[in-house]
Amino acid sequence: MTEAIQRKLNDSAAARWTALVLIALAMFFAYMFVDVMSPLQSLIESERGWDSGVFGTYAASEYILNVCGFLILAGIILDKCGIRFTGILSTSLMVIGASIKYIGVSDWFQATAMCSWLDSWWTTLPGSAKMASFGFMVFGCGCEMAGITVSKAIAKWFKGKEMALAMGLEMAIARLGVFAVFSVSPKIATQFDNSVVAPIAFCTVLLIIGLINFIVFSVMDAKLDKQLGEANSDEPTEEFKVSDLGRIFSSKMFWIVALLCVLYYSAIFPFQRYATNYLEVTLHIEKEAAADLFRWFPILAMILTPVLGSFLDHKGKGATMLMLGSLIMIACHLSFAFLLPIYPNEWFALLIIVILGVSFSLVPAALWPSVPKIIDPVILGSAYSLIFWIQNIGLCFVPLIIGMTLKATGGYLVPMLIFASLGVLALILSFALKAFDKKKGFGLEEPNIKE
Ligand SMILES: NCCCC[C@H](NC(=O)[C@@H](N)CCCCN)C(=O)O
Repeated sequence: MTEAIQRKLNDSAAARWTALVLIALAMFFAYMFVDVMSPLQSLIESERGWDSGVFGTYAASEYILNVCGFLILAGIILDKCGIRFTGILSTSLMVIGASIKYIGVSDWFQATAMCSWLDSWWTTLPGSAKMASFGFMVFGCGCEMAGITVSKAIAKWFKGKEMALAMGLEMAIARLGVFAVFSVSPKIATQFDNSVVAPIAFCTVLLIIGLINFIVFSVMDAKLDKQLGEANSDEPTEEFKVSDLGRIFSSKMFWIVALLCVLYYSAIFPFQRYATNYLEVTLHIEKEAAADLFRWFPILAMILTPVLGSFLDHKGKGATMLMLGSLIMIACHLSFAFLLPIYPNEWFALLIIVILGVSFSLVPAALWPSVPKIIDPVILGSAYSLIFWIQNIGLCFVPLIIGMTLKATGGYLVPMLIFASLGVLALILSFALKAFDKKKGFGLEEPNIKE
């Protein structure tokens, strides 16, 4: 009887996995929106006159406000106002940003006075790109804010339970979103008379469903707090202090993890943005065929990430997984740079893409659940937001650099070498991480669940 009274909502496997599905689906739709334009690069170039430089600026815009400090503010909001408020705020921001972007690329907007005005300054960037980039900026704030909120929510709901598996599954569902959008975006565009507007409209509607999901999750979360006997526990237990930022920044381990994160992810997400076009020009195939090939990249990551998360929960070896993942990524980008142009074969391309997917499982599965091992739980939300912030600096500038390099060199050799170099630096840091962990005993190689 006493046990029944003490049983909390997250002690029920069904309830906590339902909570995970709700918030993970919101991220699924968010990741779909992030890459909705990635397979349409050549179409937006012919439709709206966006060259690769413009596309790079647009891609970077997602992160600009975050880099300018919004993510730090997001961490403070999360720590001060809690998961429910921040979750609903962030998913709402995504809907608003997506709607602005939809307007920016719409046929209607191109004929407006505002578009003409936007066209009249910084003339290398068309009015449609300026408006879409502004929307993507707002969306990016919501998306990253939702990312840290989801991490904190999983840490709360899965504390002492299958945390790495849950984080792995959340990322797996997000990867499925990338697969889905690479599959449907070109098809929706073709279906609607080669329109870039239709896929964006479709994904905007999905984001509204994501917002509803977060509202439903908030109801569950409020119930959990009530059971915990902490009616106001969506309020943080500790007030956020600026000195907490100092504590995080002065941790050497934090810096190794944050730098490894920015270097690794800068060679993945910006690459993803250009991959369809790279395959189109390297294999001389249509955008649909290129997107069909590339969509397998997140699929393998989707299958392997939770498996590796579970492995980490039970066996450990987090630092080794980070090293292996970085090494595989270097090999893949070098193959894209040198081998695929010599042997332009779709099966060979698929092989490299799939192997890169293995790397993209190893690193995220090990990286995110390692953060609670090196950071005090009371400042975990701020730590995640600071790692995201540093990561976003790379995600913002690397697409710009890639776009400019592409424009200057007219080919993908140098961009691929840039990605490979980022991998080399990530590999060096993963060695440093393992050595430092061995010295200080953070337990990165230890399992999360002691059996
Ligand atoms: N609960 C989220 C864990 C992080 C997952 C990670 N995402 C990021 O690092 C984002 N900051 C960047 C997302 C880029 C697309 N907007 C991941 O592996 O996806």
